[in-house]
Amino acid sequence: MTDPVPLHSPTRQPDDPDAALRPKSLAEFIGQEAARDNLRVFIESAKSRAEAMDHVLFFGPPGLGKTTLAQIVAKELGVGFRATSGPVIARAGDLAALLTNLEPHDVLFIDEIHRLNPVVEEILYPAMEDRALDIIIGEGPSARSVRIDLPPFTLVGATTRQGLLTTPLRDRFGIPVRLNFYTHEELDLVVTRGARLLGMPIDPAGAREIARRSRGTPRVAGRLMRRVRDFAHVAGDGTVTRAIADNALTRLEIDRLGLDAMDRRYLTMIATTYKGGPVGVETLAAGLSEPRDTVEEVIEPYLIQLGLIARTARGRCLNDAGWNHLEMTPPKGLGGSSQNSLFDEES
Ligand SMILES: Nc1ncnc2c1ncn2[C@@H]1O[C@H](COP(=O)(O)OP(=O)(O)OP(=O)(O)O)[C@@H](O)[C@H]1O
Ligand SMILES: [Mg+2]
Repeated sequence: MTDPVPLHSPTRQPDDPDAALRPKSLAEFIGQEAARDNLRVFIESAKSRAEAMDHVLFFGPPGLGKTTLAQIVAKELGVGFRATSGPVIARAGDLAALLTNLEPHDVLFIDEIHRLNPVVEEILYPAMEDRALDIIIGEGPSARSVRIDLPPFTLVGATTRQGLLTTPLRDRFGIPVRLNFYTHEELDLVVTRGARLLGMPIDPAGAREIARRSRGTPRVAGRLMRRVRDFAHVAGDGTVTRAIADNALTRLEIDRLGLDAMDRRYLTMIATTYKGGPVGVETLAAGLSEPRDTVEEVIEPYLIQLGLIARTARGRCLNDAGWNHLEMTPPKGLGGSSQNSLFDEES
């Protein structure tokens, strides 16, 4: 047992085993068409004006390609790429050091930007807006503020929780880009491409089966491919067929919709313990022994996307599709839950 991350979890692993599968150019990047088309325009325009591109914010659930796109942006711009993350920048001085070391037009990538310390965030405002740093030198009565000009640069931020960004920070990104779950057809292309890169023989129906069960997420597709490959070597001649993929994924407890054991525990808890809801997210997180962040960032977005649950002002509710998926019927006295959408918290 060397793998501490559940197989099907879209969260990343420290050693990033799927780095080899990362597309390296916009043309190679599959899906997210609107985002790609827009980025292409902004990149071309910045290049033709020989200016730094405007600041970009990528937001969306884990494993959809935010880090990949950040690297691609730098590559397509033909500039340097420096990466850090919100929780790593502890002090204002750390950020100042990063910013003053940039070459003109470089991309500075800040992952998990919603987790920046507020003191550090304050430094970022003038840096983004005026490309300047306001630094306090000295202490007490002799302290004075000096302004340091920065080279023109592009800040690329990434977050799974756009809602947690402060308004002043969000407003300073000229190019906000939302990443959405991938369609089965797009994931089919991701799997086919990945299989080619991994030298893994797969037939079209096998690729389609993995795509359908990848939770709309390329990172999950990459992970499932590796596991299915192991089964294919043991069970057949190494070629991944639909039957082999289905058998492997079923043994890994990934169901027809691509839900894993945790997703089903979540749904079952709402159905049985809370009679379909509404139930608060804190209560669910405690019941599942998972951090609330994991429930909100990892588990719920895909279940909402599939229409199995609804996030309402009074809590989470199981929709009819959710009851159907569990092959359960709602307790008597509960109307259909389709009216839940009237109470949707998020617009
Ligand atoms: N459009 C794509 N086409 C092919 N593969 C992709 C695509 N997007 C992502 N991937 C694969 O998925 C993996 C995860 O992508 P990435 O690390 O960019 O996700 P992320 O959105 O930054 O996730 P997190 O929120 O956890 O940081 C990549 O290593 C790459 O192999
Ligand atoms: Mg990332």
